[in-house]
Amino acid sequence: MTISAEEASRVLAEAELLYDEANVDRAIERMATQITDELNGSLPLFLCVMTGGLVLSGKLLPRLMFPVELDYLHATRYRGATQGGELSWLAKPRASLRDRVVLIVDDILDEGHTLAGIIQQCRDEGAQEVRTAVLVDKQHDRRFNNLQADYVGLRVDDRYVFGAGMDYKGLLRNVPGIYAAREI
Ligand SMILES: O=P(O)(O)OC[C@H]1O[C@H](OP(=O)(O)OP(=O)(O)O)[C@H](O)[C@@H]1O
Ligand code: HPA
Repeated sequence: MTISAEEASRVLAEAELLYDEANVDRAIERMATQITDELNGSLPLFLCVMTGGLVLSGKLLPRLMFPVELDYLHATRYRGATQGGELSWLAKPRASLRDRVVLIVDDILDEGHTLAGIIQQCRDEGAQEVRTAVLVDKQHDRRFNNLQADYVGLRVDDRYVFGAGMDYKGLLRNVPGIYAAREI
């Protein structure tokens, strides 16, 4: 479901700004430092989770000053809605994951079903080690298997958020800050 440009403009105008672009960038800088400390020398396979992981990936990659291989996957369970459903795979990585250190990069860890499904798939494909990085960790008690990401940029309360890669009903991924929608 994609909303109209008019509705998206209204949602943006009424939303609460949680983190501006400078805050987002500082958080990504911290993530890059941690990832560099832990993964430098392991030639990680950096897997951007489309579509939401695109902005974090684009900002994180140039901050990693060591050899990284880039690929992407697309697994989705929201499909533009604000409630998640079954995880469906639209694209799997082209690179072989066998014996690789894999870094999964996504925009948000919410209920955790998406990341859990991706981690499982990476293990099934023979990855030696699977690390996870998310820009946003949503705080609530509905997390699948208490899953946590290895690298987290920012924490948000249990509200529907958008911006910095995250969509509101298909739009607004492009706005540079992170906003909480006033209503859904
Ligand atoms: O922790 P969860 O509750 O599983 O939700 C998190 C996932 O939901 C969003 O993806 P979405 O399904 O919207 O796919 P998209 O990025 O292609 O829009 C987001 O990008 C995460 O991948
Ligand atoms: O709060 C959210 N915003 C955008 N996409 C999401 N996918 C899961 N939760 C969210």
